[in-house]
Amino acid sequence: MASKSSTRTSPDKQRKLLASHKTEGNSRRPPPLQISKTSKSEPVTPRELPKGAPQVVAKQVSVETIENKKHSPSSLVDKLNSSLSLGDPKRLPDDLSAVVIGTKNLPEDGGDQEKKTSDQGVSPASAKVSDGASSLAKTSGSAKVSERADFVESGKSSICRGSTSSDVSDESTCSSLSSSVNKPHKANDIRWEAIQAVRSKEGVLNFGHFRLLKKLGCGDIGSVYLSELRGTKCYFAMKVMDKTSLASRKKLLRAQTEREILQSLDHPFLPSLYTHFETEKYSCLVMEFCPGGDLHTLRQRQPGKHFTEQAVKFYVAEVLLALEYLHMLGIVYRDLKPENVLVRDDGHIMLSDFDLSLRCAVSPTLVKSSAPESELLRKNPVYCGQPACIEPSCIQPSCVVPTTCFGPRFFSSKSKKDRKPKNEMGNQVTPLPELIAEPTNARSMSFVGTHEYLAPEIIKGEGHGSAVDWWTFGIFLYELLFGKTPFKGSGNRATLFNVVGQPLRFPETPVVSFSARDLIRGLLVKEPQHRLAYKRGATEIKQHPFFEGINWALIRCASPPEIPKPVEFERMSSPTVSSSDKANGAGSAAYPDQNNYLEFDFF
Ligand SMILES: Nc1ncnc2c1ncn2[C@@H]1O[C@H](COP(=O)(O)OP(=O)(O)OP(=O)(O)O)[C@@H](O)[C@H]1O
Repeated sequence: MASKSSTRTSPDKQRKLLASHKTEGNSRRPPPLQISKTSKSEPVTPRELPKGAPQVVAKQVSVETIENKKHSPSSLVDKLNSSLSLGDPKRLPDDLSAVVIGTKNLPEDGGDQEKKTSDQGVSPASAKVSDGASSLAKTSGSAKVSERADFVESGKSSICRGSTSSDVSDESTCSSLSSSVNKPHKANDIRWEAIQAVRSKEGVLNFGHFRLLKKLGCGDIGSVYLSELRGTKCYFAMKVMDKTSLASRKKLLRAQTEREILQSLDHPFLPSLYTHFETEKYSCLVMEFCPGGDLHTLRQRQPGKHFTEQAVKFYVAEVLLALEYLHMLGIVYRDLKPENVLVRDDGHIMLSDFDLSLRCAVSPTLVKSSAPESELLRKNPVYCGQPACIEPSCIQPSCVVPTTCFGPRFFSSKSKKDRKPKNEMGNQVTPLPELIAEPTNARSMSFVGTHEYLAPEIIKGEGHGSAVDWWTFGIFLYELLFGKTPFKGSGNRATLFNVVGQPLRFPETPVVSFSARDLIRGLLVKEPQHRLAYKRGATEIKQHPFFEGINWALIRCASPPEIPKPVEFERMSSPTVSSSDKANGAGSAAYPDQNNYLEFDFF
């Protein structure tokens, strides 16, 4: 799979790698934004909007700090730190003291970030709101913008359903509590069993139990390594975060948000957090490894740099289920883009990267809506009565109400035109319920996301909720189909203006079905309240004709468009990787010395 950076590189090589990785030349998008504070900055005011753009009076959310998730190559390169040989697991935590993760040496005050504010044309503000890590704070001398009451500050308490931290955290003394009880999808997972076996034998897991094989990439808050649970041939992606660096860059809360969200997940298209442990210096998340790379990279390899409509249908359907599940847990994802959709070894997808997510309260509701009078029923919802069964694609026997909760198709509650004729509905006599899992009351004032994917309401500073995920879903669908995003401008600022003011247009080629374009049109409605899925979330989208024929309940048994080549883990850990292998990238992570050590950089 494509990694964002590599191991064992000289500072020079590292510099090139970094530069190529971060620039458009490598067709990587600029990093996502997170504005977490407010003060003075350039507003997106009506007079600045392009001709013909709607005259928007932005709610004055000002910006003091823009947290770019990844820093510029130049700032990073100059801060490159020493690499380290890892070998004796017992020594690891101490040895790592010489290593810096993240951008520890960057200015802590966000000085360079302040500069970016004006580049990005963000509204000024008089309030400070942060919720990438879901924090909320007052601003001195300025108005206070508060989140809605149902918003839960992350890092303080999680309202997510699912497993508790004791399931996966080895910080806790309750490691023996871990089981797949709260993660039914893990019941037959050998990696889960391997972790449990070590736990029950040794108590707590730590660095020493893992062998790092290859650097898979690095993000703003840590680096991700392919690692093996020693002696098990079970492989994981381990995200290693330097706690001091996180603290100095005020990103502890973001890291905590990500960890808490990961802990709460148990879904086929979302990451499994197998364990989490802390050393004095590091916080480590052990997750499922996806060898297929991300959809951004995969798209570049397609003819015409876009997927076929059939492939797109598969990927977006899986992403839709993942988003639906997140919304049911009260998590607004906010960072959907192909780079964050990883491909598993079986070709199915895994949505990753939760540090920009927003958490809020939600009550998934099962509504009997098959009758045409679904509007009436929506006003008088019929509850499922099985609050534990909130998994839309649940086909596990452990799901106690599978037949009543989730049929393979829902009835359409859309217009007559979109509805199937009665005879095509088969013999569904009993009304099928509709699951409404939309945290419609979620509200955030943060400016987070990736320019080309930012929803208009985020740019305008109007406050946003779960509908931003349906906007990004529309952009995502567009990009996979057409090989580009719809509102990209000559620069970030132009892109933001286009998102707010330019109408949606489709290129003539590639030729894309009417239903695909219709779905995109429904999703890329600038006013969130008129956007498809605004009220009933994923349920509305699933019923769109674009997804005709999709068996939602069994999609994870469907054949993926592409299955990644098997990874030769053994070869990676082999001490005898040839230099030519290394030159062409194969086994580049293997450390060819007798100790099987892996040298790697944290930055
Ligand atoms: N489970 C995984 N399997 C395979 N590769 C992964 C996995 N998780 C992350 N990666 C790789 O590591 C890279 C860094 O991931 P990470 O989540 O730390 O950063 P990011 O996606 O850039 O986001 P952020 O900056 O918010 O941390 C990813 O871009 C991806 O290529």
